[in-house]
Amino acid sequence: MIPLLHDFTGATVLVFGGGSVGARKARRFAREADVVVVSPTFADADFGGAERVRAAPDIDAVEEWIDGTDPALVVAATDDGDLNAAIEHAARDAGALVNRTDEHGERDPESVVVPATVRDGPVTVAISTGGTSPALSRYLRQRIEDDIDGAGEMARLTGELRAELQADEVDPERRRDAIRAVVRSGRVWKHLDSGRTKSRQAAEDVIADVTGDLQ
Ligand SMILES: C[C@@]1(CC(=O)O)c2cc3[nH]c(cc4nc(cc5[nH]c(cc(n2)[C@H]1CCC(=O)O)[C@@](C)(CC(=O)O)[C@@H]5CCC(=O)O)C(CC(=O)O)=C4CCC(=O)O)c(CCC(=O)O)c3CC(=O)O
Ligand SMILES: NC(=O)C1=CN([C@@H]2O[C@H](COP(=O)(O)OP(=O)(O)OC[C@H]3O[C@@H](n4cnc5c(N)ncnc54)[C@H](O)[C@@H]3O)[C@@H](O)[C@H]2O)C=CC1
Repeated sequence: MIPLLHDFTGATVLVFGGGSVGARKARRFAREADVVVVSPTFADADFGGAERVRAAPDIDAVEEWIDGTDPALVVAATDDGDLNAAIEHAARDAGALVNRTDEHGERDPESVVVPATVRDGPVTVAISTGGTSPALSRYLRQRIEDDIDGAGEMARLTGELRAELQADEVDPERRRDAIRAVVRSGRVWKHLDSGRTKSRQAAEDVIADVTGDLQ
């Protein structure tokens, strides 16, 4: 299994099952997608603002729900294994991705696993155990959370600097060395908390050291 980032903006995610797992997946995708959760009952949980539809489709009705919502991803999170299997098949027939929440290990094509995720601004770290041990993914996510503190601001700063170096037509090798030096600079990391002017100045000093005076 190979991780990729998928932009769900404007896409629909259809979740079957309104238990705690359906709620967690709904919250996850609702930050970007339009999420619809179909279930006869809903847990007392945060569904991330997803639309909730009270219904209990049987195996034969699953296809109709998928056709009616045209989802990019279908999540099978009911407590009925046969129904989840039917949801997986119908999603694949419709050309949608599918997330089986009641299975572990390797997947069939188009069947995706949801990783544990840590975010800081545009920076995303996704952890998966290849579907082997979700509890370990969760634990590693908790450990990594503090380590990436500031990474979002570092991404913003270096994104800005590399655009400027490109605009100044600094040759690609020197540009690469300069940006690499900034992301490795303890001084820049330290100043990320003290505001944009200070961190930017620290980064410019690092770049000047690497490239000779660019200014
Ligand atoms: C294969 C996968 C499919 C998928 O859902 O995509 C899957 C499957 C299953 N999970 C089960 C159980 C648990 N899942 C969690 C937690 C998370 N599960 C997530 C993902 C995945 N779970 C995918 C693999 C990811 C990978 O590659 O590592 C996370 C990372 C992401 C998310 O869901 O948002 C999220 C942590 C988020 C976070 O905290 O950051 C906990 C921990 C807890 O609750 O404390 C437990 C209880 C402990 C345990 O059993 O391990 C069961 C057994 C159910 C049963 O026994 O009935 C199955 C089915 C089976 O194993 O057959
Ligand atoms: N992937 C993961 O992270 C985890 C997966 N699981 C697995 O996920 C599944 C769901 O777990 P929970 O949310 O804890 O179970 P749950 O029993 O709390 O929720 C199941 C939901 O499915 C709904 N449902 C039943 N028939 C339905 C139908 N015909 N159509 C739509 N919805 C229907 C129920 O009303 C209920 O809301 C289980 O199979 C469990 O083994 C459990 C823990 C973690």
